[in-house]
Amino acid sequence: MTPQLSRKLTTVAFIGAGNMARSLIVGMLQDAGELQIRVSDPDQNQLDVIRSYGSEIFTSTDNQQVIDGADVVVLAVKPQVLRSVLEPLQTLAQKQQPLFVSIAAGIREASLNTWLGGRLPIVRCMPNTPALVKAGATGLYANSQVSKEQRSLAESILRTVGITLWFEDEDKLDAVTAVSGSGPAYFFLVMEAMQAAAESLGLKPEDAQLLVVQTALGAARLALESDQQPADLRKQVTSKGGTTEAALNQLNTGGLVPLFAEALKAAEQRSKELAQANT
Ligand SMILES: NC(=O)C1=CN([C@@H]2O[C@H](COP(=O)(O)OP(=O)(O)OC[C@H]3O[C@@H](n4cnc5c(N)ncnc54)[C@H](O)[C@@H]3O)[C@@H](O)[C@H]2O)C=CC1
Ligand SMILES: O=C(O)[C@@H]1CCC=N1
Repeated sequence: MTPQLSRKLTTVAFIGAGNMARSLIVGMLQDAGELQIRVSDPDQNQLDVIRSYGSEIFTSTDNQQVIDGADVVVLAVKPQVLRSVLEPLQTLAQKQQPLFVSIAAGIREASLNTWLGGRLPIVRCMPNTPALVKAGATGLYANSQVSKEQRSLAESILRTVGITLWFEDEDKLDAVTAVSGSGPAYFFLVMEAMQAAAESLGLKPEDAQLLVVQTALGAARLALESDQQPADLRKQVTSKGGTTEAALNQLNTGGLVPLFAEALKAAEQRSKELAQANT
């Protein structure tokens, strides 16, 4: 059964008001009737952007102030600063025991729990920026302190911005980060490259952009809604001796497929390195 947000007002505090927090908050706001959102960040400019989304959002430069009394605390700062952010929150965290939801790449639940004083319920998740348009994909992992209700709560929050998938093995989140966390950037790069190529073929920039982006959307929707595999859908576009074959031959000669394998391996490896460097 799909978890629903409870009718009770749930207070969700974000620590960090950067790109990913914004994507989540904008996506979640349509369900704001059931969520009270608070955000902290030392950078007032970042908070001003958040305030522009809605005056009902409470903002502060003081992390303690936003987590005080919160049901859920979303950790949305860079992995490298998490330790220095969490250690000063230890006393309040131990006293109030909210559910912590970390979106930081790599950083293991055991490290987060050590910095927070130990034995706290923590969900690690890896969302992505399409959350901004409610088309996100999030992988989640819960430690053994997380109750069934808290698991449902974390899932229901992330489901407001897209699909969710649970993983029982924490290490799998490194692969999820490589695939869907970083993944939007790969598709944007492909769009940029196709757009530049289209312009070099003589199309106007705005025409090139519209054709490329609509084609990306159409291909993604078709792959999602069809019961066929992407490989079959590709074959249906590719006429023998035709234009698509001519293009795909170039991409294969350039090593696109093994290059993607290498790219995702590098992202997964970087996620593991971030974990090791921040224990
Ligand atoms: N950008 C993305 O596509 C994704 C990012 N993530 C994760 O989300 C986290 C945040 O990434 P971004 O939003 O891209 O970074 P960002 O740099 O855009 O945002 C980080 C924010 O944290 C704030 N900050 C710094 N020190 C702070 C402190 N002591 N207390 C409170 N706030 C503080 C900064 O002022 C900044 O606004 C990272 O851990 C990253 O691994 C996860 C999934 C996707
Ligand atoms: O590049 C990064 O490290 C973060 C995590 C996934 C997407 N952005």
